[in-house]
Amino acid sequence: MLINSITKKYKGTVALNKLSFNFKQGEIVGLIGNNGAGKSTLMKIISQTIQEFDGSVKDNHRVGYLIEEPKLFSNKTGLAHLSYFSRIYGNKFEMSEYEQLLKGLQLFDVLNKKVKQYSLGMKQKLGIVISLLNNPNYVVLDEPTNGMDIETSLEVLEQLKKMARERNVGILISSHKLEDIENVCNRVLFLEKGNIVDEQQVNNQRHHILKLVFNTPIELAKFIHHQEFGTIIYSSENTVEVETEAENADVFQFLNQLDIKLIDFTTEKRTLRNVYMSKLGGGYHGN
Ligand SMILES: Nc1ncnc2c1ncn2[C@@H]1O[C@H](COP(=O)(O)OP(=O)(O)OP(=O)(O)O)[C@@H](O)[C@H]1O
Repeated sequence: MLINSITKKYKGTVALNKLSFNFKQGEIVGLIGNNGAGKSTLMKIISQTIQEFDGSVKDNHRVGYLIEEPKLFSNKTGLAHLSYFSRIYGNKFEMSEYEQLLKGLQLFDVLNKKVKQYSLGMKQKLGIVISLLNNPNYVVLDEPTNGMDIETSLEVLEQLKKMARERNVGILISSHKLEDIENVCNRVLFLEKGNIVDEQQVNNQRHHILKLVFNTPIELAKFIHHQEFGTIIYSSENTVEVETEAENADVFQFLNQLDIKLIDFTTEKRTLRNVYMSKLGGGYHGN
């Protein structure tokens, strides 16, 4: 799908500002940003819920979506919803196609219960299944794990990975739960004030940041001059931060060879949360 220079204004507010990116079927892309950054607006444009905007979106004719809360009927059963929405899409609901997914989401056994008996998490999960009834090429999900406990979130994320892999569905997912995004996405887009300000691949869990505190600036300079572990991302008079994949033991061996003794050594995993905090920093109030 090709999203090309989209601008969306609501009266005085610019919600999206010449935003462009593309994503492929089978790929899972995360969308993160502070409140008001434009995530929902972008998803509504992709899913054609909003049709008035400048710019263009190519290849978005078969898009499933769950944006905000799913629109459900409290007196109908889960199964009735699946039949109803399938009919809207001009299909007949085939249980065999969805049984594995429904079982994976722990919904299969409650399909004959009325939705008013469902928890928020169950409703969200039903909304996700409904978003798939059109056999979409792409799905956009706005905070799909909202209101779910950790176990349920993991269940959903596992099913999303499976969907992307087995049905070749491209998924765009927004969340304030950075760990969820990190768990499921191949790529993350950072949205700020209606534009993408950065993009990260989420495929290398081995990266971490070493923080080394030296006795003297001379030892620090010696380390910087000789090190080939990774990228120096910060240095001051006696402190260096290196982004690296190296094992701690190798670093210590190297320091011994140079005859350098440290005052302090810490290592921090390069999580999406850390990246996010350094990119978008202060305004983040996610959980
Ligand atoms: N219907 C609307 N009318 C007027 N302004 C709107 C409307 N919808 C969104 N906006 C404004 O557009 C901007 C982007 O909003 P949007 O809901 O897309 O952000 P978001 O990143 O999804 O935020 P959140 O994380 O809070 O859901 C905000 O400034 C918002 O106030």
